[in-house]
Parts: sequence; C-alpha cells; structure tokens
Amino acid sequence: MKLLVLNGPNLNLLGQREPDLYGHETLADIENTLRRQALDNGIEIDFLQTNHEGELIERIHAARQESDAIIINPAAWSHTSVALLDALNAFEGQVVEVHLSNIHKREAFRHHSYISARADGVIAGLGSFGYQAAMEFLLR
Ligand SMILES: O=C(O)[C@@H]1C=C(O)[C@@H](O)[C@H](O)C1
Repeated sequence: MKLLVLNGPNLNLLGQREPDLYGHETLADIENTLRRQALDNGIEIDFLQTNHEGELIERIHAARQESDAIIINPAAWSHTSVALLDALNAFEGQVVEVHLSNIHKREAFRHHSYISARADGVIAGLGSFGYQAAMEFLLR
C-alpha cells in the first residue's frame, strides 16, 4: 500500500500553536511516529503539509495515480472548501479524515466539515493518535 498523509494550513505550527487544543508534539514528531508505524507494517508513506489550498488540491490530483489511500487533516479548509471535497471525490482510494481536536466541542463554525461527505472514516479529538488509528483502519 502507498499511503499519503496530508495536513492543511497552520499545522506546521503544531507544538507551538494552541497546545491545549492541538498538543505539544510537532508535525515532525507526528510524521516520525507514522513513518515507524508504516515501516513496521511494510507500507510506503508520503507526507505533505501546506498552507496553500491549490498545492493540496494538486497533490490529491497526483495521488490519483500514485497513492492507494489518503489520511487528511484539512484543518480550517474542512469548514470552507468545496474545492478540496471535489478533489477528494476524484480520488478513488480510501480517505480517512483526522482532526486533532474534537471539532464538535468547539465553535459552531467548526462543527461542519465538507470533507466528511467523502471520507470513509472521520476521527476527531484523539490528538495525534487519530493519525495512527487512521492507518490501522486502512491496514485492516
Ligand atoms: O483539530 C484539528 O486538527 C483541526 C485543525 C485546525 O487547524 C482547525 O482549523 C480545525 O478546525 C481543527
């Protein structure tokens, strides 16, 4: 399996940004944990974090030929982006949506995610374990 892990805007600040909500681990910490989990399970893994919506969309387009499954934390674009939903609707593999925080316990504008209309599974509020749980789901 070739797994693609995508992270949206401001997640490059993990560890510094609102740690009470998003934790103290850096994105590099999270990616390193996932890299080890992937190695232990014999799967290829690739990562992209971007603050540019078009770059994320174009990486999803490329994944149509390159990746078997996607784990995505769309961050704020969860709540705004039909374009990102449309890109994921053009991807035929499994998609798991991850949110570090429980978006349903937060501001009302975070309660809806456009991406959930495409996701095969949605994980929210488990912190960085959500990414690991998503990989376990895809490996089952
Ligand atoms: O919990 C998270 O990982 C999500 C991350 C963000 O940056 C927010 O904009 C989302 O609303 C929640």
